[in-house]
Amino acid sequence: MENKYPDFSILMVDDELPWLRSLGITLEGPGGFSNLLQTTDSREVTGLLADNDIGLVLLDLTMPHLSGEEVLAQVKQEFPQVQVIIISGMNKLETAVECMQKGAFDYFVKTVDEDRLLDGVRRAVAMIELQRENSRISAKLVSRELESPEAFADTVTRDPGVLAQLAYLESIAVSRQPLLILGESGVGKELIARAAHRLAKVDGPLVSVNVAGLDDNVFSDTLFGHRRGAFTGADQDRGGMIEQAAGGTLFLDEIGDLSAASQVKLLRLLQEGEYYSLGSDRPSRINARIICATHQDLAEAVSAGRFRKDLYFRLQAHQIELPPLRERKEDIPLLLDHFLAQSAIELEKPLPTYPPELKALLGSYSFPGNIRELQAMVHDAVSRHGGGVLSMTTFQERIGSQRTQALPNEGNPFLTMRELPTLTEAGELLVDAALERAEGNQSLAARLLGISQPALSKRLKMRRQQN
Ligand SMILES: Nc1ncnc2c1ncn2[C@@H]1O[C@H](COP(=O)(O)OP(=O)(O)OP(=O)(O)O)[C@@H](O)[C@H]1O
Repeated sequence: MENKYPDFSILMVDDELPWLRSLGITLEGPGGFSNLLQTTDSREVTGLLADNDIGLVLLDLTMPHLSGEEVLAQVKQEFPQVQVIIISGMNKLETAVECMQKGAFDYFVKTVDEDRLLDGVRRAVAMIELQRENSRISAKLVSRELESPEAFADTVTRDPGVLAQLAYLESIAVSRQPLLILGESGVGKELIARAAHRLAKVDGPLVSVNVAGLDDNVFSDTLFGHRRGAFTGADQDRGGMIEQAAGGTLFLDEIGDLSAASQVKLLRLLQEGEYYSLGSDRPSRINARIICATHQDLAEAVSAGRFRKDLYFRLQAHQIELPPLRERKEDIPLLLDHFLAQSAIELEKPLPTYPPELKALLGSYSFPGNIRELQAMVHDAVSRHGGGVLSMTTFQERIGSQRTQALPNEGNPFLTMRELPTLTEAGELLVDAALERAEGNQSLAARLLGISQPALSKRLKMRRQQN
């Protein structure tokens, strides 16, 4: 089958056939675009968009029947993922600004030189390719397992454990009971809170409050608000976050750090659904779902007496625990691709390729900062990136400097062995393990072993000679 470029069609819309012909020649010849469609009737655009895989529309403004501005509004309304470039005979700044405000990707006058026009089309095509790649990843991963994959559009995972948690989240979407999200820092707790809010399909907003470090007065004032005169400086009534979240979701982050006095207030709120604004003796009712999150081990905090047992039980009505990234390593390559595309879009750079050993390097790292750490590393690497293949340096610098000592954390693996291997045998086993983790990449395996690459290579050569 003929290979067309790009993967999606570019639709040209103009009532003047000669112009369409000449635009097609420019796009196909110097532009190298072969996947083109055209129409001279602006009324056909939405039908064509529904029946074909079109990513980009090149649109004239002055046309009979439907004007270009009307078509632009229709496209943005019904097919928001489709990009539109206006190519108009009119050289009017206000019209251009208006079109850009209505969501056009770019605006050109027909007299523009060919190179500038092609440059604009190429930029749009590159951006659409990135967006498609990105949504392909998340849609493919979550759609097989979930009923409402669109609620998880920004969640990338193929980990069966995480997917099961997302399915559970769907099943409790409309519950009014509180939801507790547990997991280390940076595993995606807030992302999941946002998905839970979307799934609930409520009209009110999602209001997030980080309660870490708030003393009880600030906690109460932030959540419950105050009446005029409640304390010095309270010169008027002020509603709290609970009021702002009316009809929606209140997300309380870092709940494990709540002071003892605030824990009592939160418990009362959950049990009775009521609260008192500071300075008021009349209770108000909460009309929002509560989602709490913490990176702390709450069970341990309860046994240490730092967290109230009754509050812990109350919060456990629905609970989700997100595993750390080091326990879902198969997600690392997917997240790497996702964050590369995300950073490229944000920094307006072309999508970089990367050396194959990068995945192995990331797979060998324990990511104490979890997904946020990977995201920051990738963003940093893309922002330093000048073109061509992405350099490993940023990753090596970060991973190298943060590599923790493996043995004290995970215990001495030899202690549990009935019979100890000799030093030579242990060395051989270690070399095999490093090569496996590095997916056969010798320079990475050597780094893991703390020796130079020539030293490892020599060792492997000797091994081959002995066998
Ligand atoms: N599965 C995922 N797919 C894509 N991006 C993710 C995923 N999980 C987390 N992220 C991204 O990683 C970053 C950190 O996630 P988030 O803020 O939700 O973590 P957190 O657990 O709430 O962290 P903290 O405990 O520090 O508040 C965010 O930018 C988020 O969008």
